[in-house]
Amino acid sequence: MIAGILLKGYSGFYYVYAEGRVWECSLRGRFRIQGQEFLTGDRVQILPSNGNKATIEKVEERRNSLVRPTIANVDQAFLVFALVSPRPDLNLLDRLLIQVSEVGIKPVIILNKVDQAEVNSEDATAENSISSLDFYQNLHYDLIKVSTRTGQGIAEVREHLKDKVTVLAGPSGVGKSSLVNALEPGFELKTGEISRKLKRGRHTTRHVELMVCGEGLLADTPGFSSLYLPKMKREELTLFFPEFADVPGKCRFTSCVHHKEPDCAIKAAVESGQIEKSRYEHYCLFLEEVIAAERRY
Ligand SMILES: Nc1nc2c(ncn2[C@@H]2O[C@H](COP(=O)(O)OP(=O)(O)OP(=O)(O)O)[C@@H](O)[C@H]2O)c(=O)[nH]1
Ligand SMILES: [Zn+2]
Repeated sequence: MIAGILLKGYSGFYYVYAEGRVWECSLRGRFRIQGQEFLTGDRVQILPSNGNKATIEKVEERRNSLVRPTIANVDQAFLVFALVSPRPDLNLLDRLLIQVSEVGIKPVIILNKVDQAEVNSEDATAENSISSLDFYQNLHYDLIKVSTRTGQGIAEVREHLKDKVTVLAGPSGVGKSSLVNALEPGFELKTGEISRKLKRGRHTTRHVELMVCGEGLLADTPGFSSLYLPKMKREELTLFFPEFADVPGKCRFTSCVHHKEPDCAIKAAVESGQIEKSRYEHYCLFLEEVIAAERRY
């Protein structure tokens, strides 16, 4: 048996990526009897029969699963933003960082269109430095600056894809499709017949397809479209702001949620510039949302 990853289920067949190629699999009888549900991204054991045919013998327990898109065992999410047109929506970025981290998926921030940096050099420098997202690196997030136009950073993105299952997220127009094309121009050729067959099924299924991209797998639809924060207690929100833990000194109240309380060490760190203002502003916005949601439970 060989270990593989389910790329897509379609019309009773399951396409599994294993040992560098795609296998058309049917199910072992007992899975059909049990009515076992498979998800794109499921880790499976397959038994090759002939040619590219095989049967799925075993499915491993899922490490995580997303509802939108419906996919399991995602390793990382590329959060794609653009330097300009459109400028980064930091509220959305901070929200996505929380959604992704909460389900145990590693975020990688990708800033596209960096070829446009000079065009805006006469802009207010403060705005430019925020757009460049550099401060996220100090928060221990991976940040890759790319241009699908010049090819800058594409090799580094490809390096991150290696041996991982990745989903894309990010607003419209930032260059997600351009990025996929830059990463894997030959994608259609690579999976050939199967890929074309799957494409035809696209509109008849709500399920996601993983595609072979570089030496990894990438979901074909952007994820994390919901703007809602995950359900949590108000004091848990700070866990998603790792820079708060680095602040020296203590708040006067041990129950401080760093909002309206006096003598707050976090607010002092915002004043001194140690914590980025936009991050704290979003923290306060999200805190209000979390508190409003708490009341509804
Ligand atoms: N200057 C510049 N423009 C880019 C770059 N990458 C993409 N674009 C342009 O940005 C626009 C949007 O690119 P898409 O790849 O369609 O963006 P998308 O994120 O897939 O957009 P949606 O499909 O709406 O989600 C296009 O006009 C691209 O030519 C880049 O690196 N530099
Ligand atoms: Zn505080």
